[in-house]
Amino acid sequence: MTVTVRFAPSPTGRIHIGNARTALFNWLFAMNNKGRFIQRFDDTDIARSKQEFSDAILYDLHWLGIFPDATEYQSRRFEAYDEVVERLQAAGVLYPCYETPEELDLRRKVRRTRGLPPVYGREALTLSQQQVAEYRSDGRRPHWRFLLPNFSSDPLQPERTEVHWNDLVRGEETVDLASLSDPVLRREDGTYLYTLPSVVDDIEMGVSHVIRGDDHVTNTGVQIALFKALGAEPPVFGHHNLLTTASGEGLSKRSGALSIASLREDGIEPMAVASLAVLVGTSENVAAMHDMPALAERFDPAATSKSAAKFDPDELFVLNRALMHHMPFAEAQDRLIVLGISGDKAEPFWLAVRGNIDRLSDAVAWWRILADGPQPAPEFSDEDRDFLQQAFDLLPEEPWTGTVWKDWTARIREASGRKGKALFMPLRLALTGLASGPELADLLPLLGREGTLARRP
Ligand SMILES: Nc1ncnc2c1ncn2[C@@H]1O[C@H](COP(=O)(O)OP(=O)(O)OP(=O)(O)O)[C@@H](O)[C@H]1O
Repeated sequence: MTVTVRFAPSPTGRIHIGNARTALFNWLFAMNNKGRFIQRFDDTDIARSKQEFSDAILYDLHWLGIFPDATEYQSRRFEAYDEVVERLQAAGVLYPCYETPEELDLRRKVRRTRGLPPVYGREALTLSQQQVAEYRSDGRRPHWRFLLPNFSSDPLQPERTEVHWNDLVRGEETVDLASLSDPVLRREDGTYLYTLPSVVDDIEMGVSHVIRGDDHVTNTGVQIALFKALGAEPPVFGHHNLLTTASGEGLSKRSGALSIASLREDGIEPMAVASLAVLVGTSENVAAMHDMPALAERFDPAATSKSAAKFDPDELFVLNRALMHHMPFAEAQDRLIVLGISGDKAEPFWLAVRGNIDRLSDAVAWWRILADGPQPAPEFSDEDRDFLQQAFDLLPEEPWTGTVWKDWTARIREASGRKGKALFMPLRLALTGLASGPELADLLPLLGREGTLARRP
């Protein structure tokens, strides 16, 4: 059996880091099992779904390193759903209801006061033909509920109230259908809620594993019942924990918080985002993985914790720095060219600065310092100024060898008697204008003798 997974967001906004976790869990699971990944847009809510959001979600997924094998849109598949509705109606497990939301609300209150669970009491099943005719002549149109197989009053089949599955992430799971209302699958206006299109597509698209957030655990109980009502074998399910903001708030596409687009704009590398999105809230150590195959090796759905995990963007910078630190020039080269960093010096420059930047675009500031000198020009005490005059007089003639920094500072030490910070800090400030940064031994050859002397205060 080919492993087939899907990521099924509603295109109602830009995806956030939590959605990315779901997409990546599916992508890595497919990678590890040589499977297929279907990108499926849950755009049945025509009013809120927008093509521009579907396009933006695909863009964000590509940026993260996810390349779907197929892309599907539920809004183009209504005929398939209509057919299944007819089958369920014919089987007597999809029944019409005429209650208004206010009537349902009132019933729930009554049930609560009687100490009954506030679930739908299936009153629609007992309507007389005359009542139905009256509703219809009043202009009411039915919404349709799925008759859950939760006949808890049947002493011979008590197990029918419970749905069990072995969750890829959470292990043995049970949902008791007796505690749920028969779900509405289709609204009065003929539009579909999430439950039915998702099941129909999973069957028709051969989805073998459904991996999604644990906000769907109860849905899974209902959907397994629906798979069975349609005579289909349910897929394997896995529900991972949800991510929250660092202060514990939930995420939503509509709020835009922690969107993949905003992280990209902040200059974070895709593999820093992917590594944290996948490894946070698991028993694995959080570290920046260099590429998707390396992350796939670290990925184990069963290592995921059951409680929500906080996503702290500050951690992204730590991972980003680690990626920068080890990024080979060949990988950075094209992006550096776009930033105006090219020529013979680009490679030694990159190797000199990569250990001192948070994100790739920070290299530009260092390139400018080397090209144009410190801005603004640093200020020195009279004592340091005298020291620097003496030091610059001792700069070796060219051609320079690989030991020029060592040779120069040895001469300065001997002539001035200064050592340690008293020797290095004025030199660093004179050459770069900053109190910290890349090794001066690496920067000096990039400046050359002329460039170095131009920094004499
Ligand atoms: N905070 C989260 N952490 C992890 N996964 C999440 C989170 N929020 C949603 N998901 C998962 O993302 C997938 C797509 O879900 P969906 O499109 O409903 O996103 P949403 O952000 O919950 O929705 P919206 O904000 O549009 O209501 C689902 O599998 C869902 O479980």
